[in-house]
Order: sequence, then C-alpha cells, then structure tokens
Amino acid sequence: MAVRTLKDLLADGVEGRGVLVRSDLNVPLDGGQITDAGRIIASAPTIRQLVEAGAKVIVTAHLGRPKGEPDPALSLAPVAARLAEELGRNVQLAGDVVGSDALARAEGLTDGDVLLLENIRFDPRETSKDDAERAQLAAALVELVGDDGAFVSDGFGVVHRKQASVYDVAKVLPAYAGDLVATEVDVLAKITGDVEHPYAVVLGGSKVSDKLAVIEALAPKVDTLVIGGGMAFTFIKAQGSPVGDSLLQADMIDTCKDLLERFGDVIHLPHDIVVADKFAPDAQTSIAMTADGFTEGMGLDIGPGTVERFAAVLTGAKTVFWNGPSGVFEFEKFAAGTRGVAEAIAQATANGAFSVVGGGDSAAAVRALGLADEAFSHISTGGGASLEYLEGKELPGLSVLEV
Ligand SMILES: Nc1ncnc2c1ncn2[C@@H]1O[C@H](COP(=O)(O)OP(=O)(O)O)[C@@H](O)[C@H]1O
Ligand SMILES: O=C(OP(=O)(O)O)[C@H](O)COP(=O)(O)O
Repeated sequence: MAVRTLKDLLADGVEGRGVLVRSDLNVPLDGGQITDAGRIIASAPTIRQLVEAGAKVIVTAHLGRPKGEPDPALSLAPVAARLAEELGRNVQLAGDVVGSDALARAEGLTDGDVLLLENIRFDPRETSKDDAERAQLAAALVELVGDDGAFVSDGFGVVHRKQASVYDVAKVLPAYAGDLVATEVDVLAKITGDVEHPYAVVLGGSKVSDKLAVIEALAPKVDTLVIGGGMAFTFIKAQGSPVGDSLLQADMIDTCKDLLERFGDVIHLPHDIVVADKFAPDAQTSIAMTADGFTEGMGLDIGPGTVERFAAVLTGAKTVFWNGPSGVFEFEKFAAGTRGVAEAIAQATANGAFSVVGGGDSAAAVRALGLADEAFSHISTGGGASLEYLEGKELPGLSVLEV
C-alpha cells in the first residue's frame, strides 16, 4: 500500500503551516484520573516531530462514546494535561470541537504550538452515517488549519472507523500516515498471510457486537480461537445455558450457534465462570459451570478451571493475537482470568512465539497486572482496528491515505 508518511510531510516543510493530527487518545479513566496513558505516550512522537519542525499542531481525538453532545465526564481535559507532560510543553484545550473557541485558538497559534480540540464525538457529525454531515464537520476541521494545511492520520485505534476526523478530512487535505499508524501496520503485516502455527487468537472484552462479526473471518485462519470476557456469554447462551444478567448480544445468538456448528473444533469457550451478584469490586462471587449456567448475577471473569485450560493451549502457540480482557480486570476479584491469559501468552512468547496484544484496555490490563511490555512481541494501540486488519477487511482510515 503506497501512502505518504510523516517523513514526506516533514521533507515538504511544515514551518508555519497548520497540521491537523488525528490521534487515538481514548485512555481508560477512573473518576477523571487516567489509569493508563499508553495511547498518549504512543501518540506523542508524531506530535513532537511536528512541533519541532515548527508546525502549528491541532490535535483531534475522541474519548469514550458520548452521544454526539458535550458530556463533561468525557472531556479531554485530563488528556490535554497528560499530553503536555509527555511533550514537555503547553497544550491548549479548546472548549469546543470546531466552534468559536477552537477557531479563535487556532487563529492565535504560533509556530510549534499545540492545540487539542475538545472530544470530537461531542459533535454528532463525527460518527454520522450521512456522508454530507461528516463532510461538513471535515470542512470545519480544515478551516482550522487553513488553506495550506495538512492532515496526519496517527490514530491507529480508529482507522477502522469511517468517521469525519479519520476518513472524510483525509479526502480534503493532503494526508499522511503518522509514525504510529505506519509502525502498527508494519507489525500487523507479520501476522497476516503465512504465519507460524499453531496460531491462536484470544478474544474478550465488552465491545461484543463489533467483535463477534470478526470471528467469521478469523476462524478459518486460526488453529485456536479462545473466547472469554463479555464475548463468551452470547456463545454460552447459544449452547443453551442461561447467563443471568451477563453481557449478551441477543440478536447474535443464532450467529453464535452457526459459528459453533461450523468452527466448534477451533473455538474454546469457558467451562466455568466467576459469577458476581453485582458489578462492583466488593461483589459476592461464586463459580458456575457453563454447562449448567446461572439465572442470577453476572459473569465477570472466566473461572479457575478455564484459566488452566486456556493457558495450556496458549503456551504451545507459535503465533498469538489477543484482544479483549478475559474479565473485568479493573476489579481485583475478576482479574485472575486476564492475568492467567496474559501470563500464558508471555510464556508462549518466551518460548519463541510471535505475540501481539491489541486494544486500549488489553494493553492497560497487561501493564496493570505488572507484566512488562517486553513480555510480548508487540503491544498495539488498536483492538478493533487490528482485528479488522487481521480479518483482511479494508480499513477506511488506511485506504483513504493511499496515493
Ligand atoms: N465478563 C465481562 N463483563 C463485562 N465487561 C467485561 C467482561 N470481561 C471484560 N470486560 C470489560 O471489557 C473491557 C474492555 O473491552 P474492549 O474495549 O472490547 O477491549 P479493548 O479496549 O482491549 O479492545 C474492560 O473494561 C473489561 O472490564
Ligand atoms: O478504544 C478503541 O478501540 P478498542 O477498544 O478496539 O481498542 C478506539 O479508541 C476506538 O474506539 P471506538 O470502538 O469507540 O470507536
């Protein structure tokens, strides 16, 4: 795939020019505190190079999934502060996305300044399905950088999203792949096509509807598909067991039945579950066998027997891709499954496997559990994005960069 890169842009010269950078700064928060700054740290090098080259840098990013309107709990304020720390320079935060404050601040930028726009998803046009609405927001973003502006796509975690700040803006401005996007694509290319077998993919997490769709494409390519986290319950329900109030994608139960019929030999599901009476760190817990299911409470982790079985298949793998924590690792009571899976993948890596951990929360989990980044071959900032890349799907945010 031929794309223009940050290096090309820097060679063209950016001094005094407005450069819009789409970063993925969607970090986990706990009561307004950033619990893992991995995505900010990974996004800083591209911004720093532009700053040092004298560009007027305008960064746009999202945080969480606001409903197309301002939500103070999802303001990028803590992110602006942490990014400033990382860059060692002031980062202004606009009070709006493309409104009067953003415009005034953009006009006031001098060479080497950094302006972060408020959460782009506060504007409903960002995620609109209507091409014209998204194009309108893209035009407003272009106005901020001016006629000789440029666009750097560096939010790898969002390149699978056909959104205004990812896709539409790249159709209007000269567009370049940032260093993070370029590196991520280089590494992921190593686990597409011919890979060393056994090849294991481990799925979990809570973005169930997004990720169930990927299984269809991945199952024929892998030797083992390990499913834990919130992903597992739609399958368990499809097997006929009740799952209480666990995460469930009811409209995909039939799809899961079909997947189990066709790929039952590669799909590994939990056979025991840690059930909680409430979604809280101090919940009362019990272990349920998957074959029996449970009618009350919610499954928040894979059970101890499952951890052992999953670990046994994973340690023998030669290629591993992992996206999605196996349980609600943020609460210590439900972290054992994720810890067991992470340690097994780290062991496989120590045995010579090539391993990739993808996703904001999966990467955060690895670090929260005290495992070193070096325990894995690569920690990717994108979960859904890397999954769709592995699936072989066209990613709008990448294809739009092709020249
Ligand atoms: N059984 C479960 N029920 C509810 N949430 C879960 C469960 N297992 C994992 N999770 C949650 O999934 C979230 C991460 O999901 P996701 O965003 O899909 O992963 P990633 O960011 O790595 O792509 C975590 O916050 C975790 O608490
Ligand atoms: O967290 C993200 O993706 P991930 O959970 O798949 O790693 C990205 O920031 C994309 O967010 P989105 O899935 O709300 O579009």
